[in-house]
Amino acid sequence: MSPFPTSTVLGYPRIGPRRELKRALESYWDGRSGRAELERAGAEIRERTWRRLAELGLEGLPSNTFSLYDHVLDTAVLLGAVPERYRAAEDPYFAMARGTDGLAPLRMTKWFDTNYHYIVPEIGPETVFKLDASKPLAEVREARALGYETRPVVVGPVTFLLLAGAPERLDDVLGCYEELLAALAAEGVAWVQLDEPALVGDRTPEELEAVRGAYDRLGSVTARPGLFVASYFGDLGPALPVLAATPVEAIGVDLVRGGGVPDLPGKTVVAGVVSGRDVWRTAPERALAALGAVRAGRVTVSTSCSLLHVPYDVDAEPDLDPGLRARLAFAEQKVAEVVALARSDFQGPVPAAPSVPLTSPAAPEERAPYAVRAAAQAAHLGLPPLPITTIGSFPQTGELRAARAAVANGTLSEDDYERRVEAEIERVVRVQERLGLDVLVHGEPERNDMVQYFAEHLDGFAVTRNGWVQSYGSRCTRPPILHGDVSRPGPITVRWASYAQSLTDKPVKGMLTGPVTIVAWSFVRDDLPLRDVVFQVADAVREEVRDLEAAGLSIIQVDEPALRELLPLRRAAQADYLEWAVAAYRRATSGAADRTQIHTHLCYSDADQILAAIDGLDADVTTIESARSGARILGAVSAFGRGLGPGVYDIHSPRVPGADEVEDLLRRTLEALPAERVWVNPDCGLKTRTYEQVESSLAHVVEATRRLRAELQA
Ligand code: MET
Ligand SMILES: [Zn+2]
Repeated sequence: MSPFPTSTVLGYPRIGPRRELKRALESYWDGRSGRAELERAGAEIRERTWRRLAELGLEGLPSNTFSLYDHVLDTAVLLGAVPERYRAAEDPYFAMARGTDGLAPLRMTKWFDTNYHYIVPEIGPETVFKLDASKPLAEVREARALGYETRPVVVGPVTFLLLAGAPERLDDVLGCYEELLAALAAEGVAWVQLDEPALVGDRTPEELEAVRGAYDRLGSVTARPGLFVASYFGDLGPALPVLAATPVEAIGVDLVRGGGVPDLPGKTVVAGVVSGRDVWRTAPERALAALGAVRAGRVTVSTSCSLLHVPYDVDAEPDLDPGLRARLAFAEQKVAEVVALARSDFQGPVPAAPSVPLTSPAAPEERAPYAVRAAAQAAHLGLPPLPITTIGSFPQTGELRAARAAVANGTLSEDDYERRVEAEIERVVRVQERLGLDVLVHGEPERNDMVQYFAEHLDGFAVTRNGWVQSYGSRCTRPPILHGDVSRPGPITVRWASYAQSLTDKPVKGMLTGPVTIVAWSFVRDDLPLRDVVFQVADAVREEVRDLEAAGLSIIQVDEPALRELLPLRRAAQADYLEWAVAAYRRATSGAADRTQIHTHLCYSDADQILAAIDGLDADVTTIESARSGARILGAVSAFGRGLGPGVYDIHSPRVPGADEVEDLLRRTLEALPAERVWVNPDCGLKTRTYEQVESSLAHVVEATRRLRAELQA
C-alpha cells in the first residue's frame, strides 16, 4: 500500500469561484440548457479544483467531493437507495432533491452543526441496496486523464445510515461498500476516504459495536484501497479506540475542535489542524503544537473538515479593509497553510485581532407572564381564529436583484432604489390584502439576505463580494465576517416596516433576524467567547425592537432558524449552549410591551432536541416547518403553551399545494393543538419562489383555513 500523502484537504468548495454551478443548474432546471452543458460546467469546476490544489502544492487530492446537488444524495444513489416513486421521473436525481409537479422531494435537513443542508435518504424495509459506482469511478478517471491521481471521498456506512435513520440496515449496505472497495482497487485507486462525522456525536455502545463490525469487515476485503476514515466537527472520543482497533490504515481527526490524539502507533493520523469552519488564518504555534503532539506511524497535515464551508479566495475581496484581510484565510489560503505546515515552512505571523473591552451589562428586565401578554394582545389586535400569516419574505424578483447590483456599481441612485423597494412593498401588501391574510409582512424586498442585511447595517461586521458558501443545491449565502465589537449606529428596518404599515389597516409584522442566527450564519471572531459576541448582537436587536414598537408596529418577529444549528453535537455541552442562546433571544425581545406580540420562526421540524429551549424563548407565537416533513412535529409540540404555527405549505419546492392538501394538514394540526393557539402559515419565507407559485399556494391556504374556520364557528 502506498503511503498516505503528507498533505491533504478533506474536501473543497464545489459551487465554482463565481457560482458557476449555480448558474448551470438553474439554467438546466429552467430548460434553458441541456444535460451536456450542465455536465460540462461540473467538469470545468472539478478540473479547476484539481489544478489549483496541485498548483498550491497539495499532495493528496480528493475526488467525488463535487456534487450536482448534495453528497449525501450522491451516496444514496451510489447505494441504489432511490425510492421506487422517483424511478420513473425524467430525472430521478433532481426529482428526489427538488420534487416534480407530481412528487414531493425528499426531506432536507442541516448537516451536523453547519448551515449546509443535505437530502435525507429514505430507506425502508423495501429498500434494496445495489451499488452504482459510476460517479466516483468517473471522477477518478476524469482526474487521471488530467494527470492527477485522486482519493475518492464517500460518506461512510455508519454515518449514512444514522442520517437516514436506518442503522439496522448496516449489514446490507456493507455489501455495497465491499463491492465499491473492490471496484476502486480494480481502477488502481490507492486510498479511499470514508467520512464518518457521526462518530463525533454521542454514540451508544451498540453503535460503537456497529462501527467496529463495519470497519473490521471492510478492512478484510482482500483487494482494496487503503482505508481512510475521516471524522470532523469534534472529538472522536470513545469512537477513536474502536476505529483504531480495526484494520483501517488512516484516521482523520479534527484537532481544531477536538481534544487530541492518543498514541496510534500503527496508523496514519490525518491531522486536521487548519480549520475548515472559520475564515481566520491559522495560528502557527497552535497548529504546530497540535501536530507535534500526535504520536502515530505517520502524520498527514489536513483541514479539520471539508473546505465546503468556507469561500474560495480572499484575493477575490479587494474591498475588504487591509487590516482585516491580513487576518483572513479562505479555501485557497487554507490549502496553502496545509502545504506550508506539511513542509515545515509555515510562516507567521498572523496579525493579532485588535483587543476589545468585554461588554457584560446586567441582564435586562423580563416580560410579563404569557397570560397577561396574551390578553393585552388579543384586545389590541382583534385577530380571527386561525390567523393566517407568512414568514416574512416574498419573492425576490430579478428586477430587485438587478436594482441592488445597479446601486452597487453606481448606475442607480440610492433614492431610485428606495422608490423601487417601496413599490415592491406596496405590491406585497396589496397581494396579501387581496388574498385575505390576517397578519401582513412587508416582504423583505430590501434584503439580499436575512443575515447579511443586518451585518451591513451594524458596526463590527464586514461583508464580502464573492465569499459564497453553499447552503443547499444551487443556493449559496455570503456569511458576513463578525470581526469586532457589534453595535447599531441607527434604525435598520423601521422605515420599511412602517411604510408597509402605513399602507394598510391590517397589522404588519416587523421582521428581524435573531442574535443566535446572525452569529450562526456569520464567520465570527474567535478572540471572545461566543456567548459574549451573541449578547452584543442581542443588544443591537433589542434596540431595533424598541424602535419598531415606537414606530407603531404591534407584531414583531425575531427569527431564530439557526437555534438548533449551533447546538453542540455532544449532550454534555448542550445545556450550557441552550442557556445562553435562550438568554440572548430573551435579551433581544424582552424590551417589548405586553401588547406587542413577539413571534419567532424556526425552519426545521426535527426540533425534538431543543423543544424546551424553543419554549424557553417565550415568544408569543412560534412558526415552524412542518409541511415538508409530513407534520412529524405535531406530536412533539402539543405541550406548547403559546401560539404555534406549524407550516402548512412546503416552500422548498416549486410545487403548489392544493386546498385539500392544506386542509388535511390543518386538520391534523387541530387534532394536536387547541384551535385558539393555532396559526396558519407556510413552512418558511417565500423569497425563493415566484409570485405565481406564491399567490396560488396562499390562495389555497386561505381557502382551506376558511373551511375550517366555518367548522369551528358552527
Ligand atoms: C430561514 S428562515 C427565513 C425567515 C425570513 N423572515 C424569511 O421569511 O425569509
Ligand atoms: Zn425559515
